[in-house]
Amino acid sequence: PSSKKRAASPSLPRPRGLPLIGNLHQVGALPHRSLAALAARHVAPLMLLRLGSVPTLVVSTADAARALFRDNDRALSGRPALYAATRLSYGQKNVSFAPDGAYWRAARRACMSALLGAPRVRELRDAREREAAALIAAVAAAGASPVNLSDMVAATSSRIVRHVAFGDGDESMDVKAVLDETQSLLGGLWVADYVPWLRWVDTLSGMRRRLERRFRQLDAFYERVIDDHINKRKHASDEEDDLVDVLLRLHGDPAHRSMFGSRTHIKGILTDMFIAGSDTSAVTVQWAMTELVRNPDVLAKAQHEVRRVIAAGGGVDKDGAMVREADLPELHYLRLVIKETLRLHPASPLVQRETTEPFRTAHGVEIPARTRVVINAMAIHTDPGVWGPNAERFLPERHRAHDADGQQQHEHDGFALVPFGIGRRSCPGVHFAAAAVELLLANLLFCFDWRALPGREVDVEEENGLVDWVKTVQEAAASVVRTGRLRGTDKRMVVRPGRRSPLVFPYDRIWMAWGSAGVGPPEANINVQNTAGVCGGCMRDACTLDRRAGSAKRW
Ligand code: HEM
Repeated sequence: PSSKKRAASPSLPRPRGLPLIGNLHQVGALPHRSLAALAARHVAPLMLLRLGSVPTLVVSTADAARALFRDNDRALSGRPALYAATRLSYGQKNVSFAPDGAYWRAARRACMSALLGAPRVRELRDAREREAAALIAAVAAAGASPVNLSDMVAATSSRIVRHVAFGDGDESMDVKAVLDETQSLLGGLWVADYVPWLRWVDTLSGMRRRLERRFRQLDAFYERVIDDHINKRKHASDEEDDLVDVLLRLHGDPAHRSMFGSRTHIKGILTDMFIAGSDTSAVTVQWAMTELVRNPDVLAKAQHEVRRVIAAGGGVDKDGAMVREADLPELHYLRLVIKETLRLHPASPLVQRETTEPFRTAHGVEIPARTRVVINAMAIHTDPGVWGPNAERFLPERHRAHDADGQQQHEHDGFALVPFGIGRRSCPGVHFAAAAVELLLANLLFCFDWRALPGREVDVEEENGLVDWVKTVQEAAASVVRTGRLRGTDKRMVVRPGRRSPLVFPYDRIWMAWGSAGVGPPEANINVQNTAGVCGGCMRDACTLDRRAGSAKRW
């Protein structure tokens, strides 16, 4: 096009950046928050940033998402080949990080049929109930002492995924440590992803070494899981097929060999389940509990509902006092609580995509192929234009079809609430996650009474380790210049997890920031107290559940 024509064509707001790093310095401590503020400041539902050398389209309102995705879902369904994601997915050989194409479709279909589709999720009920019972027992064992609910829920969630996807009950690997570190590496800022010619900084900073260590650890774990399954098949075990069995069948089937011909394909998909499946559900339960403890009225209401439903159903069964999956459809208020949790605390606040082909937006702006796209779910979920002036408040009732006066409430569509992403590339694990999150929460509410530790205010400021990465990079560079050596950057760094006091955080326990999963609640919240000091599973004399629920036959 002529320069005259170009000057006349519509354009998007482009906040001014700096040489070399572009707008990277504006990404800040919590990228979803700082990008939302930047979009608001520039009144830019769609804005174009330059992150390092990468043009990035940021989507910050439901209207912008609707206008963009309605006509261009396919063009927006690529994923960028980010450094850590590419390595951990064996060169994008999984669902989450695969480029749009035949392999992505086949892999996603296999996961849906073997593990994630609604019928399969229903069949996996027993495994979830077993893990929920184990969680109750673990909380109960603590009596009225404070419990680290965060760790317990994370362990439960990862056990559910590992058990049903991998048939794995082996506790030899410290799964939490591996997951935490892997998440932080995936969500971390890799200079290679933004300023490719400076990629050596990632080596200097120790990031590559850490990634390789985790990669090898995960690889050995997957190898063991695959070998176990092959042995099991040799011995004609009649155990039910899990995801690994299904993938091995595809692997051995000449019709699918071109897609699933090597072990790396299977391992790539196991990475999907391990990483995308465990933390997201756990973070949702942790945030829900955080908000419930902060909002005692909501807590009381949700608790009353679950106890009433169990009472109406004849109370707890003879196998123990817990909510079963069959009870979940009756827990309408609990589902509102979860929806509101996903609105205010989406486990993946920023969804990353890449355009696969050029297209024109509704306003006529030309978007080239290979533009990075960031959907800011947090900005969309807290837009006062859509969610009202109280958008920041935790109000499950806002999702009701009718308000307290019986008036029909505005129903929000799939562009105003996007915790599972948008369109053909959205999360395939939604049924799997919903089943686990509802069951775990229902049981935590049914079996225990909760409150924050006395004297400790519940903090909802998000915790995120890679807060000050610009500073880290600057310090690293300064250290190299000063001493010729890189020091200190991969050991400990100071983050500000809450309003009150800065904490020193071990760098390898940081929360995920930027990318696929999980900005978690502050560590301070994880110690919550079960004030009744009893639970459905423990059958202590002092149990008060029967008085409240009027039904707990067993006591
Ligand atoms: C509350 C729990 C969860 C949340 C909030 C969540 C959220 C998301 C989001 C936002 C995406 C990106 C979607 C997009 O690009 O539009 C995603 C993708 C994905 N999720 Fe989830 N997720 C959850 C649970 C799970 C579970 C339990 C699994 C599997 C066991 C899973 C597997 C995946 C996979 C494989 C993808 C990649 C999809 C693709 O690229 O085609 N997720 N998830």
